[in-house]
Amino acid sequence: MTLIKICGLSTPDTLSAALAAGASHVGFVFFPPSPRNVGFDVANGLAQAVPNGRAKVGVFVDPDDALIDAAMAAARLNVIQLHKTAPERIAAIRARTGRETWGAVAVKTRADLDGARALSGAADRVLYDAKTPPGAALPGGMGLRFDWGLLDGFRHPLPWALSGGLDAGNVAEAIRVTRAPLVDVSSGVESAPGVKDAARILAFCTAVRGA
Ligand SMILES: O=C(O)c1ccccc1NCC(=O)[C@H](O)[C@H](O)COP(=O)(O)O
Repeated sequence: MTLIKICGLSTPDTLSAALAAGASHVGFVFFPPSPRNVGFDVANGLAQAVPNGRAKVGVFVDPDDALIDAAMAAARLNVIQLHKTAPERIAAIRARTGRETWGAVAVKTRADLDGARALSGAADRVLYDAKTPPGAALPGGMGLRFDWGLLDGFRHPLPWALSGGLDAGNVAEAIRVTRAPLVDVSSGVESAPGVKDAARILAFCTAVRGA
């Protein structure tokens, strides 16, 4: 069964839609430039609606310890997802927090997969995400995809997840091509940047189950 992370949730209704549709992981973004950024109070309220057995994932961009601690306290995070964070720092965060920790690897070319090897021993899971353009406001959540064929034959050093430009129309093909054990979506289940859409969330989860 393919696991599903719906990322960038910020309202009770769309969180509820993700849980009802069968998401195994729900993501809360702690990065103020993002249209999906949640404050600690909002994150706290959302987290209370997540039952045991579903993972609450905090998404961060090279965070300091204070931000991680505040977010963990507010949202009782199960997983820490780190973008643009050096492997040594990822390892330190993992050791300090004791939380399951994911390292995002931005992929455009096969050489970018070296970043996954560097996470061996530092993270619990690699999240392959599409590389965003130089100077982009966000390192993820931009609806961009990479060539899934780059993963063909690659020996994954850790458990892994696929993200970047997935939606209800392409996720079954993505799973068929890559055999991803976990898929992660944000823009593909939105009606506008940062605005999650319950119908699209349901369609995405239904497509994953049908894959
Ligand atoms: O989604 C964001 O706004 C975001 C901001 C800063 C760092 C990471 C962010 N998203 C990370 C994710 O896990 C997204 O789900 C992933 O990048 C896929 O996004 P999309 O291509 O929009 O489905």
